Amino acid sequence: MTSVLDLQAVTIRRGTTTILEDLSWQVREDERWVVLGRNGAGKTTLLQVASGRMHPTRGTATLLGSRLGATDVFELRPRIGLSSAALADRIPSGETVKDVVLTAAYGVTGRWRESYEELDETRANDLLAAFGVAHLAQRYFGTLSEGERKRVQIARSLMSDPELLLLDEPAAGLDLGGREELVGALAELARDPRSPALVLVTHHVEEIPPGFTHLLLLRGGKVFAAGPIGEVLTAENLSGAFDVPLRLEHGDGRWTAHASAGAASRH
Ligand SMILES: Nc1ncnc2c1ncn2[C@@H]1O[C@H](COP(=O)(O)OP(=O)(O)OP(=O)(O)O)[C@@H](O)[C@H]1O
Repeated sequence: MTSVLDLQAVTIRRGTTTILEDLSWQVREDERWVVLGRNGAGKTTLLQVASGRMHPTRGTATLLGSRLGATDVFELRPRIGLSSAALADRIPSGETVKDVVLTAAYGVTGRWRESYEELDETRANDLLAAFGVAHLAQRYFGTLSEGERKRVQIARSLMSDPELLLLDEPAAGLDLGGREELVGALAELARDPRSPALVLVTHHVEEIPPGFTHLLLLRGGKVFAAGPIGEVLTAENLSGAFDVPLRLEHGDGRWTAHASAGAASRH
């Protein structure tokens, strides 16, 4: 199975700060990865590299077979879907939900004189339906609830039929019902063999959808542990990555974690 993402000894430095250090990681096309780590561990920076938006200071990043630095990133970017709060903020609030999804076919936000094929319209409608937001197609993006926005954003990131889909904290800000609906939609995406390779960044094991196959634990910009989720997601690894003694439970394809009784606070 070919790698859609291949990072070799990637280091990212900004001034005197090392954000990612000597990080090696491969994602294959049939894999569904979760990236977990405490605040500041480097998760968002990692997605910036994985989406071709940031070049390594040292090391190599190969995305969809093309090495960053030796390839046209503008050709590459439509082939990699990214959904993040920062990108959502750039969506004009006066744009209709339908256009938010449609414009992704052209890698832009804000509808501006592009003409759309009927095929694009059908695909946008199908994606909105798949994420349970087809009834909102004519609403303005700015009038949606947080949960509705997240689902529209994921539909948007799938519009260009990417080979790799990166989701940065898609459940952040959702209430319990909204989170569970999103986890259900992502579980379906994970199960569908036609789906692209998936990478989901989160802080919470409760947000890991069933069907995700691999886990990367980041700590201080380095790989703390990585591999098949059943092997890597242990109380010991999680406690080490988050610097707090944690208990971990697993049932019905889902995980929960909480601090061990009497655990000292982390530093
Ligand atoms: N341009 C920059 N210059 C200096 N430090 C930076 C820069 N960008 C990010 N950092 C630092 O790098 C570290 C990793 O940031 P990043 O946003 O990747 O972490 P994260 O794991 O996504 O965090 P969170 O869970 O809080 O979203 C943080 O300590 C951050 O302050």
